[in-house]
Amino acid sequence: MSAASSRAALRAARRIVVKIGSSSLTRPDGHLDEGALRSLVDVLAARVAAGGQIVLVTSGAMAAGVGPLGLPGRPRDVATMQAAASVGQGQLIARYTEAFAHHGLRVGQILLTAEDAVRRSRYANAQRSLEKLLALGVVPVINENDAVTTAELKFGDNDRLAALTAHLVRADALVLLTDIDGLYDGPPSRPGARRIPHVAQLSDVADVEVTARGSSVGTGGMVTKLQSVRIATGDGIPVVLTRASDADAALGGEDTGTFFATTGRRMTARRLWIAHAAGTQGRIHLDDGAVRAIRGGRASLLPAGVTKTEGTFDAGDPVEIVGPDGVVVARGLVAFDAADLPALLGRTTHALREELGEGYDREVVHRDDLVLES
Ligand SMILES: Nc1ncnc2c1ncn2[C@@H]1O[C@H](COP(=O)(O)OP(=O)(O)O)[C@@H](O)[C@H]1O
Ligand SMILES: N[C@@H](CCC(=O)OP(=O)(O)O)C(=O)O
Repeated sequence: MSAASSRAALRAARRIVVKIGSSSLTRPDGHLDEGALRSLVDVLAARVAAGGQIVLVTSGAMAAGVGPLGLPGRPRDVATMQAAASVGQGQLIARYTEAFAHHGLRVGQILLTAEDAVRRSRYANAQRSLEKLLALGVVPVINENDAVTTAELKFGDNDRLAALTAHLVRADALVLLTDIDGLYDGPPSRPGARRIPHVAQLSDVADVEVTARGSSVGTGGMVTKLQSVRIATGDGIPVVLTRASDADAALGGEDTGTFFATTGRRMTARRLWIAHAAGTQGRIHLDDGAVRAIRGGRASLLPAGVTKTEGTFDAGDPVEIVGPDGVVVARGLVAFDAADLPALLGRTTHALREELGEGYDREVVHRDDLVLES
């Protein structure tokens, strides 16, 4: 077994992204669980002392703002959610600063939006800043910039943010810490449900029932964790998912939680963005011949193979590309506005050039802008 397909990867990893969920950091009364936070920091600091580099992605800002603001529970309206996240983020970073200082370590806060992690023009900034912090021996502490991000620019869940961060820093491993000791073969509340210790590829657990409903303070439940696993393992980064109190064992490569082996090799940030991070704006339907050509992996999508489009998109927007059976075969960046496409569909590039002139004979989605569904 290669290192990336076994837990030896965790022991060998130099640079690790660790993500902890709200439920593991906050108490039911809406205040931070300082004991849990300190226990995590003890484990992470020990890894740094042993020569490792840790990037911490932490949730809990909103949950930790509930108590200090005297709110009755998790807010539902956007403005109060933002206010709670703003107050809670201050609490979080203060506690991490104190806890790491006990080990002689400094932390640097980075609040990201989806754009910062994936847009070419933006991720270089985040990357540079993270690299410098790590070179200085600082522990970067990352969360989403909840107080200001609008719905369109939001990840919404830190599980996927952690996977994209792992890509950004070229992490050797990703550890997702939550309130349950791994992926179960069914809803954990169901009698007889058992932990799955090792997943060689996500298709092996495609039948496992997972819910998006997690703890009362968490976002996305197991669904977003598996999305995160898909991004990371497809990008060549192995993942362990386990309970926060088992962080030490997970980092030590022990049999705790669920280990997800890598399934792909590192992608470019651009392809990662097309494949996973972009919210698609519409759909492009293909005939069978075009599906075969796209699946072959080398072809661009030409107007001749497109049967219809759905949605309102502009040139450059991410779209889903679907076959005649409605199954999504790829995602890509479309080269035309939705309004311009109907006149071109089903026509050869030669005919389009003859009738409409240069510029109309281009690909609907260029192969460099197209990523097949895995
Ligand atoms: N098949 C499954 N295996 C394990 N946990 C599951 C499964 N399906 C749903 N879950 C739920 O996902 C929850 C974790 O998600 P969440 O509350 O969002 O955590 P966090 O705050 O750590 O991100 C668990 O408490 C569990 O109830
Ligand atoms: N950025 C949000 C966390 C969002 C989130 O994904 O929460 P969780 O499911 O607990 O990891 C916050 O700090 O409140």
